[in-house]
This record gives sequence, structure tokens and C-alpha cells, in this order.
Amino acid sequence: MAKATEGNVVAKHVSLVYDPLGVNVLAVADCSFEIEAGSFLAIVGPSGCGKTTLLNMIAGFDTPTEGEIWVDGACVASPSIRLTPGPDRVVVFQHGALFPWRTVLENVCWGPVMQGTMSRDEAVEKGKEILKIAGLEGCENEYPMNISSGMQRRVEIVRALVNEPKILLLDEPFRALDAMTKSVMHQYLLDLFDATGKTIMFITHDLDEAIFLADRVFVMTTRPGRLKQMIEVDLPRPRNLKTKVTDRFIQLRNEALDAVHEEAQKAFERGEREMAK
Ligand SMILES: Nc1ncnc2c1ncn2[C@@H]1O[C@H](COP(=O)(O)OP(=O)(O)OP(=O)(O)O)[C@@H](O)[C@H]1O
Repeated sequence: MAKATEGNVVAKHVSLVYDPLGVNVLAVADCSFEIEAGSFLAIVGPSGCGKTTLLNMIAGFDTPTEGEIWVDGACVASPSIRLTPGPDRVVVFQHGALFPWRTVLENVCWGPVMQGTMSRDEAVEKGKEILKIAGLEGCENEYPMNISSGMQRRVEIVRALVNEPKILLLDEPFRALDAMTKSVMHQYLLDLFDATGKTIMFITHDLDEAIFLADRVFVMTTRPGRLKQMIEVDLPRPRNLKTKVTDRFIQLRNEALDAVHEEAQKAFERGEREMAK
């Protein structure tokens, strides 16, 4: 699959202060980075460092207090722009949100049909095609409660992809899954990434997951979240289980671990100091 030409994200000196007149929490500070069209960026960092805040600004859910976010040459977020969430930037959260009263296929087709961007027949065709890549062929008529949690997560990702977004934003989508299921999810996600060529931004606490999936790993500092380190993951694709035992994988994972651990230690010490006040 050729790399996408759409979905290039550029963040320029982005900061966000929650409640500037009240508690005044500087969540993200002066973050600048680029996600090239068709590439996979993982974001890691200590708890509360601003990962979701960054994702929410790209999704159009939150307005930066300073700086700008550009998608394909158009400014989509800045202090002076009205929020514009839309189907070009679709988010999958860690907690599932499938309609329990609709079948898998109905869940997957609902968005584009409701928005009028596809006829029902087109959405069904597209939905079935992506469900197949995600290993869900034959589950179209099941209800969410009758399939496993790993399958439910895949249905959600398929549902997001059916909208043909420019960017897929994933906020710890596999956090609640056991290690074995997670590992299977990774392979399906990589298959979907290879097949669709979409730009993906993926938040996680799991460094193995970040290195295994991504082209680049953005390590954030403890809050306020800034860029601490950008790790270029030069592992060849397609990747599989054997990738995880290569020397290069272990080297990259250790690099990420050192960077995150240093920040987690700072966050911990700051927490202890605040408790001692
Ligand atoms: N609405 C809000 N008002 C005030 N502070 C907030 C608000 N939302 C988040 N915060 C604070 O902003 C900081 C960044 O939060 P955010 O959820 O982006 O971090 P995170 O890195 O995604 O955290 P985690 O890894 O725990 O999910 C945290 O200190 C959080 O408590």
C-alpha cells in the first residue's frame, strides 16, 4: 500500500492551560512536532503529563492556549479558531462506545450513513472490507455483548476507519486487555495500518507496544508536557512477534524506558514534595 498523501499534522509551539482564571493547570507546554502523512506516531510519558490533552487538541475537542495545529496545510486549532472536530480526525478511546443494541455491521456503518457521506450500500461494502482485514469476517451480525473484548476494540477501530478519516487518534485503546489479546490486537492494527495507509497517533503507557507499532515515539516530560525525546523506530516492516526479540527492538525499548523512567521519577518526587507541604 502506498503511503497516504493526506493526514500530515504539524503542531507549532502548542500549550494548553486548563482553567486559566481558576486552578490554572499548565498541562502542555510549547510542544512542536510533525506527524508525516501515512506515518504512525506513538506518544508515551508519565501519567498526567498531557498526552490526552495533546490528542484532544488535534481532534478539535480542546483549544490551545498558545500555538497552532495544522492538518494538510490548514490551521485547525489555535487560540483564535473555533473548535472543529470532524470525521477527518476520528478518536478511539480506551473505554468502548459501541451501541449494544446494534449489530457489528450496523455499528460500523452508522457514522457515514448518518452523516450522509456514504449510501448504506457503500458503507456496508466498505465496512465488510475493513472488518475482514481486522479478522472479523463472519461476525457482522453479532451484537457487541456476544463477542470478546478484543473483538469489540477492533470493531471500534474499524468503525473509525470506515469514516475514511485523514488521521486516526487512538487513546490507549488496548489498555484494558490482557497481554495475549493485546499482542493479537497489535498484529491486526498493523495489518489495518498497512492496508489503509492512514496517519495514526497512538497514546500508550506500554513502551513495548509503542516501539513495536510506531515509526516514531514521542516521549513527553512530566507535566507540563513538553517534548523530551523523539525516538526514530527504524525496525523494518512488516513487523511480527520475532521483531520483539531483535537486538534493535530491545535497544530502542531501553532508550524509551530510560527517558520515561527519568520523567516518572521527577513526577513521583514532585508528588511527594506536594504531599509533604
Ligand atoms: N479539565 C481539566 N481541568 C483541570 N486540569 C485538567 C483537566 N483535564 C486534565 N487536567 C490535568 O491536566 C494534566 C494532563 O492531563 P492528561 O489527561 O492530558 O494527561 P495524560 O498524560 O493523558 O494522563 P494519563 O496518562 O494518566 O491518562 C493532568 O495533570 C490533569 O490532572
